[in-house]
Amino acid sequence: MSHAWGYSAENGPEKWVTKLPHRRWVPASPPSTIVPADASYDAGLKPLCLKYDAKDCIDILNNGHSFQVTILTEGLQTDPISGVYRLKQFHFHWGGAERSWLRLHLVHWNTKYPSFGEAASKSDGLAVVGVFLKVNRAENAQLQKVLDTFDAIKTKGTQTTFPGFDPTTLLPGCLDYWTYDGSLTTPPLLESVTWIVCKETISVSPAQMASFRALQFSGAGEAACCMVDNYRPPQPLKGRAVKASFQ
Ligand SMILES: NS(=O)(=O)c1ccc2c(c1)[C@H]1CCC[C@H]1[C@@H](c1ccc(O)cc1Cl)N2
Ligand SMILES: [Zn+2]
Repeated sequence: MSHAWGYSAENGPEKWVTKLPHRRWVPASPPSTIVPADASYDAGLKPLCLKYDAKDCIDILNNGHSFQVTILTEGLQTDPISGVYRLKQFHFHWGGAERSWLRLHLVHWNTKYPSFGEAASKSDGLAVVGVFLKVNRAENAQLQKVLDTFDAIKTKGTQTTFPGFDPTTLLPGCLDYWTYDGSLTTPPLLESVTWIVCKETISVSPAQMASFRALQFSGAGEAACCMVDNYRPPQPLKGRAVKASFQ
């Protein structure tokens, strides 16, 4: 998939499926907002267990669609997925002006496969932990460490080192979750994701939200294009089962 995709009218979500080799509707994520009543409690789901080691934190990069923090650590071990999943990177999506919101995605790959690339094409290859953030008041000092790098990654292709960061510090206190099978939310829209979405949200301040929106899709020397609404609108569940780890 060339990197011609983006979030404008010309190359945004409405155009993505037409550019994919299989050109068919992809049961992608996120589904329409998860309606708790549509989820069924599954007593077999174990608590979400996330363990990362901050010492392998690598860097933070503006990739022109969002920013991503690459970390090489042992990662997720939990049901609904069995086995060990390694954290590959985490990134955010954000949207809205008045009723602003953000999503944190922690992307893991199943270490039963030799590499991320190999895992990304397998139905049990990826697990993405999603956390909803709402704009209210700043409550997470660790998140501010991420935002403090934004001056160094304002434009597409810029990056800076980001050592010693532990992504678990961004998680809500309660790790109750919903889980469903889906796909990546951006091209290549691979249908290889077990989504694990936390019920509890964390909040950011309006000033912090403004910092996200001051990042740019555009590269240095290009016409500045603020990084806003870098998300795929909710997709129909189309009969996919959503299970809940809580009653
Ligand atoms: N919103 S999300 O969490 O659903 C999401 C969506 C798309 C992609 C990613 C995360 C990340 C995960 C690591 C690689 C990267 C990426 C990708 C790029 C190039 C590739 O050849 C493959 C991949 Cl998967 N694409
Ligand atoms: Zn994402």
